Amino acid sequence: MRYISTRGRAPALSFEEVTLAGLASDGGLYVPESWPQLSVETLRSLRTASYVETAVAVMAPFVGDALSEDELRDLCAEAYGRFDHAGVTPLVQLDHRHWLLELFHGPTLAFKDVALQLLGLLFERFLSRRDMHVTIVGATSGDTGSAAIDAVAGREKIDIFMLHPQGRVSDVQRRQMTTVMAPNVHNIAIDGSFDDAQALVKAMFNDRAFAGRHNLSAVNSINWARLMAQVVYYVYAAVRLGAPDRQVAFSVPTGNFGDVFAGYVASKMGLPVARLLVATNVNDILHRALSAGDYSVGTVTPTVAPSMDIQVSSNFERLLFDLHGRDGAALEAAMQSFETAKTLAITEAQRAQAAHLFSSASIDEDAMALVMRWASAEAGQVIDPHTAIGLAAARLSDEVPAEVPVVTLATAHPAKFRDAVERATGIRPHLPTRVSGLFDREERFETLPADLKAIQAHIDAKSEKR
Ligand SMILES: Cc1ncc(COP(=O)(O)O)c(C=O)c1O
Ligand SMILES: N[C@@H](CCOP(=O)(O)O)C(=O)O
Repeated sequence: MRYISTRGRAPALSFEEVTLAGLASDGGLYVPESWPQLSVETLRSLRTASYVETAVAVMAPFVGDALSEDELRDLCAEAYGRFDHAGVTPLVQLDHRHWLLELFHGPTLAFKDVALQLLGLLFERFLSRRDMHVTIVGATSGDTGSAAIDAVAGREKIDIFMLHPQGRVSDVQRRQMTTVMAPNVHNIAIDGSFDDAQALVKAMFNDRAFAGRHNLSAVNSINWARLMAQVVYYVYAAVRLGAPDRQVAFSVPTGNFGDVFAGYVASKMGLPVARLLVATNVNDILHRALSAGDYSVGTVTPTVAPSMDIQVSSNFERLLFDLHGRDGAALEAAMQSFETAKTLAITEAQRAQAAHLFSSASIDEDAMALVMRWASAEAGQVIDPHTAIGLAAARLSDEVPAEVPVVTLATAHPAKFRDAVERATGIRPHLPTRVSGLFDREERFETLPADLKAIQAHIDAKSEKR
């Protein structure tokens, strides 16, 4: 499989190259040049397959000859062996049509572990093959940072610099990052929003001299391998609910459009996805884009679902690439004008094309709290605020036929957001033992302004010392 940039000018890369590259050299994002297909027979055979076998079947065509099937299986077994549930991503039934897909059984209690535990191992394999060192720069609104740090802490050929918006992540999320004392882990709290952090990361990639000097790599969902690993759980869940002989809908709490884009990829591969519900909090740029064609950046409002406090959704560019007929030049022009004008026109034809699969909803804090109480009272499930936004959108939607099961992606363990959960439900979730002790440990991070030069100088200085 070869990978091409959404902006059409960067060279096509192999899977190994694209995993190490992060952002394309023309500022675009890499996507596969075609969508591999999962046949009806393959999907039926996966109904009884383990998570690891499902992962191999879904990912092998994307990985190509970068790894043999046995090597891929071994890496998946190692990555998913670290999850505390035998099913890795179990389904939980809420009522006659609503299900939760629990994605938080990994080491840092959020869905990011599913991809990042594997990505850490892929990095290690590819870097030792090349005897090469990389510097990962990442931006997080809380969960990517902790999952990425857990996946790469102590790895010799990697340094990681993780930017988070100061004061805008939960205390558990922050401590999961800042209490890791491995010498290759460098946390930076920036004075700004997640969007500022993400823009700084992209600017570092676009500074070719800086990117070359440090061999920059990415762990955010700009990295294709992240999304590839997330496709697996859509397939794993859908076949258990009857696919390919029955359609399934998914409701996805959305910020950077990575998780829901993985659902789009699953559908492109032949999974019968009836609908993808894009659920946002009040930071609703994606809802406005999909429902009214209005993709214009507003100010970020801090909410109790902080991981979704995002306006500029990186992976929306990947969908826009398809909506522009995979015309890289046309998309590059559109993205350049978006970068300056902070607004991008989505034509009615493009919006209608997206609407074949995507619906959207913006959920405010009252609706979120209401559904948290419903899940607890009616189904005995304590859910986190992000999951609640997905579930509220699922329960409000009238666009999914009644006979189609609706799976809400449960993207984080409620204990990561225990203050918000307690406020909404009166229940304070316990921290699972795998993260206990978090509040007894020392924290280490730098605080810097959201300024490219200051952050680059910090990375230069730290790298010099290492
Ligand atoms: C708990 C949680 N839910 C949902 C999301 C949104 O996912 P995405 O950014 O892939 O749309 C995030 C952050 O990415 C998250 O951490
Ligand atoms: N919500 C994310 C934001 C970064 O998204 P990513 O999927 O691009 O890594 C987070 O928790 O950090």
